[in-house]
Amino acid sequence: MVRGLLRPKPGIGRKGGLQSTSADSRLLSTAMRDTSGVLRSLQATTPMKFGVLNALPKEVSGTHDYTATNGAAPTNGAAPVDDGSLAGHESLEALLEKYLPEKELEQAIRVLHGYNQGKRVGTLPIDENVASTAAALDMDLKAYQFTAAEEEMREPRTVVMGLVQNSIDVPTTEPFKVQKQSLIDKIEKICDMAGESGVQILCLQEAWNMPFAFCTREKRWCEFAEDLETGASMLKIKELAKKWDMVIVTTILERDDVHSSTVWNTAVVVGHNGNVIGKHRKNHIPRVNDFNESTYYMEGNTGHPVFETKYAKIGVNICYGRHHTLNWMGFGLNGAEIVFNPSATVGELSEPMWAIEARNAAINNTYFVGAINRVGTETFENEFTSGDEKPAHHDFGHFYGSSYVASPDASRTPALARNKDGLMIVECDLNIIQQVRDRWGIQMTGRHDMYAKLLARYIQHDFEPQIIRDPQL
Ligand SMILES: NC(=O)NCCC(=O)O
Repeated sequence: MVRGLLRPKPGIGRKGGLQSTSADSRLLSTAMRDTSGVLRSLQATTPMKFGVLNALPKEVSGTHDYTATNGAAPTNGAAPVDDGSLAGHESLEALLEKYLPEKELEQAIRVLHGYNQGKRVGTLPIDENVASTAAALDMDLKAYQFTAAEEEMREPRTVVMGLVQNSIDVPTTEPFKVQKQSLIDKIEKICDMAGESGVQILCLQEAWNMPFAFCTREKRWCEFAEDLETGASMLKIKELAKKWDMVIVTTILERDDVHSSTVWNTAVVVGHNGNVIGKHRKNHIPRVNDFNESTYYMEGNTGHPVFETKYAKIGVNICYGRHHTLNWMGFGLNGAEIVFNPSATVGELSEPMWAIEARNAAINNTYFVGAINRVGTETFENEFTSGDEKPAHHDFGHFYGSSYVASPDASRTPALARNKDGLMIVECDLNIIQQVRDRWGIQMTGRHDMYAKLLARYIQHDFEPQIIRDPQL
């Protein structure tokens, strides 16, 4: 029996198995009966607890992003909602479920999310203790399963991954030590929930151990950078990885003392023994809206490493790198089976892209993608501008969560909530990667030689685009 997931699973040699006991079993059995892919019973209706919407006095915390209306508050119902929901719904799926009749909903989900092995991506039961912890923390907790076809020559190769999205808990005006410790404490609880649930590879969001303060351009936030062996959050993550026999991907600011105290945005892969397997530094640094990250760190210099862990070969494409097709391809060429995309992005900027990009990468590269986004609205004491002609403001806009997993067969899970901390547990059979490759042949038919030649020409300063002009123009 696999720890946490209430049924036997082939291919994963983990011990444990927790029993359902308390009043929450009613909730749990409702969730287990729910074939919609959403554990409805775990979706609390209380307002967001960790969103720090009120972290600063009202006069300081005004929300701001009225880009679409050139600075005026929208009057068409599209104004930002203070609780971070979609007009009162925690996700697009929750909204569709509320208004679509069953038959129509099925068709909408089939087209929007795709089918895995001929049906909707299945749900998995969740350990009762974990479910009640999630309810107590007002967290969104969802569990899904991607299956593959049975094969004659190979056993299934199931892996359980976990995605974590989290908000900050204390105002950004609190002492740095207090801010950081509050996040370490929160993530410890969530890692324990993941460990109890049998998660084998867990990925945290980008810069989870600090506010996403890069909008401010204030250099004092560099203090959150850590040494990858001895930093406070690294020590905790290493302890938790060992405790739960779990690989943990933690994306934080790295302080590189070997190279003159340089700061990097770095994903560290910590192995199941609590050892640092390796790191990947963010390849693409945004220069858009309030994402003033280039003030703090440079483009990474670690290429596209794939980390061979106890459970799977994984890569990490950090946030803005998801807009770069070849960045995704790099991890694929190096043999990744799962690529995580720990992110921090806001609704006004990228929400229409979010559901597409990770999925497109999973299809193009025939691997699983775990897309993780920060959640909550973070406000800062000193107002800032970003040279975009918007009035000075104190907040970044709403980080919309909505983390999900995309499969190489073009199906995906529903999203975690847009306005709550969340843990998503996803079991997948990695055999589907080869099955999809055999069927679709996307890698086999790639014209890498042709692309390589084009790129070799393109990077020359005197590159001439291959344009064939209509001679009649
Ligand atoms: N963290 C980060 O790179 N955000 C950039 C904005 C985006 O890519 O949506």
